[in-house]
Amino acid sequence: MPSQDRKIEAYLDCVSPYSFYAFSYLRENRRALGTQGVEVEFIPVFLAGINVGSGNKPPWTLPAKASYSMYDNRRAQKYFKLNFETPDFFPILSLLPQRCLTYLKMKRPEKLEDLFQSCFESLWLEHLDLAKQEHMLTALLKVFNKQEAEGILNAAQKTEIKQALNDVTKHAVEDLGAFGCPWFRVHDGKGNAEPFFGSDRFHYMWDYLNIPHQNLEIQDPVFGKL
Ligand SMILES: N[C@@H](CCC(=O)N[C@@H](CS)C(=O)NCC(=O)O)C(=O)O
Repeated sequence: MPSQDRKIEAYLDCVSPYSFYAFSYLRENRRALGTQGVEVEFIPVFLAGINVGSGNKPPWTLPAKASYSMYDNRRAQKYFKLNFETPDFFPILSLLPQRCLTYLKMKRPEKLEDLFQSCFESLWLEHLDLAKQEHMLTALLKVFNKQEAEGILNAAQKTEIKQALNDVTKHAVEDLGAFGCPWFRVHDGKGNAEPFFGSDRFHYMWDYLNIPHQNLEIQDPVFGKL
């Protein structure tokens, strides 16, 4: 029996600035989405594993994409009202934070969004290399007390959690067709679901969900709306 829920599954990795934009935007719009009966679920995934599994490669490894992406990122930051530079420890390794997030998703889901927020901010705004245990601990301490934070850091490196992150990444690639982040699977509430890629396709998502929106309407200074 297919699910009748209207829902956005958002597969994110904190290493991806476009995941940061999508995360912020969806949280900001959560109430409006709720009034449309649309639930949002955030799911930690491992972007490097998605690249390997799908045969894709990080955009910055292709010179043409790397130079275009400087424009894309600057425009996205203006649009989403975020402002940051790429840290100098690039390329960034996200296995440790994504495992901590996977641990929360499984064991303490009510805290998942707080830690996602902390990881995005720590990495992109404060330039903390979350691949290092001491910096990951700093990100955890914004959400948890010392004892809890150390416990999560430890538990996140257990086989069960490593396997769970591998499994969800494999699911995103093999079942949902993911080739990058942010990746979305959107359920229309009538038993159908479609994939969406990127933080710049929300207007297509709202069309798919039949949600009224005005985002891309051009205002004509003489005649008003087109
Ligand atoms: N146009 C998309 C770009 C998203 C993007 O470049 N995501 C990167 C990770 S930060 C990725 O996975 N890219 C794969 C690809 O472009 O093939 C957006 O604005 O969100």
